[in-house]
Amino acid sequence: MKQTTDFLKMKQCEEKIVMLTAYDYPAAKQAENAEVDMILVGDSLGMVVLGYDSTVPVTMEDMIHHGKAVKRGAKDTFIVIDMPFMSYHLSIKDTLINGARLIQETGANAVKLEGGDRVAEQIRSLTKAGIPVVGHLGLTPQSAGVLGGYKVQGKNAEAARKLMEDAKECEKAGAFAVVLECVPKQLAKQITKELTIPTIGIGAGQDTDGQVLVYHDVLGYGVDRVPKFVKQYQNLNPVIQDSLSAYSAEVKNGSFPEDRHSFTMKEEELLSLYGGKV
Ligand SMILES: Nc1nc(=O)c2c([nH]1)NC[C@@H]1CN(c3ccc(C(=O)N[C@@H](CCC(=O)O)C(=O)O)cc3)CN21
Ligand SMILES: CC(C)C(=O)C(=O)O
Ligand SMILES: [Mg+2]
Repeated sequence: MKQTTDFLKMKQCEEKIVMLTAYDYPAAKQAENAEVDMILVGDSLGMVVLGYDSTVPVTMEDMIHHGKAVKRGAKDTFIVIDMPFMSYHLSIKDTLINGARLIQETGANAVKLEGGDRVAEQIRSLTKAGIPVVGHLGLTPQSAGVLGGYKVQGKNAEAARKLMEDAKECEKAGAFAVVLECVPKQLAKQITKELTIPTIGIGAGQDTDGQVLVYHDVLGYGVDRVPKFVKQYQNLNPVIQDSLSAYSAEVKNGSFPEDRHSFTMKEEELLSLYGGKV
């Protein structure tokens, strides 16, 4: 399995880092088979598989439940797990307790938390305690309420300067990588150039050190609208919908199950059971 230092080497060698989310056992197994470098147990699971309209309702218990399933499917892939809303804001003590639970109870290798300067102390404390940390800047969905929705960040010079400072804060605080979500490609390129640690982009252009996408978005498997930055490599939803509708219709009209889907008893057993009265 890769280590945090391997990701730094990949940046230095200009070898792209592939990250994909997974929320359950089969997805994790498929991600591992696809040789992704890192799996993210993202709190996006709240929206994608739990049906909430933001990531805010996601709890520590939700993350641990899904994280354990992912680890069972991908024992040999580096796993990053999101710290959910408010699990790293109350105090450093709470941050450490929650970070430790995510790592110890799921077997994940690192935690990710949203914010730069405002969470530098948390990044420092987790790292000092031995928990590898990934930063997350730009569109930080847990603060969409404050940002005014899911909007591209760092579009003007002042916001871009602040984002660059936040990225440097993450690095200084000890993060071993940083996710850049929905930032202009020119800014993502510049941040990537000025940081020593790798950047992983989502809606941040071609010049980051790696890319991350949501599993269901890649497969066209989700049931909601996908953001502009997504490339859908498949359109599974209609395939699944048609298959389920066919199953439903066949049970209703009696064409499923067929004989080949059934089990039989030997004639002599039937005779002794019913005494030949069948
Ligand atoms: N399925 C899914 N994929 C994701 O990538 C994802 C989630 N869910 N949930 C958690 C966050 C939320 N994300 C989002 C959600 C919406 C947009 C969005 O609608 N963006 C607009 C851009 C708006 C602008 O121009 O400022 C878009 O058109 O893509 C972006 C990121 C990314 N994450
Ligand atoms: C979109 C990625 C970066 C994420 O944080 C998530 O899936 O929760
Ligand atoms: Mg997230």
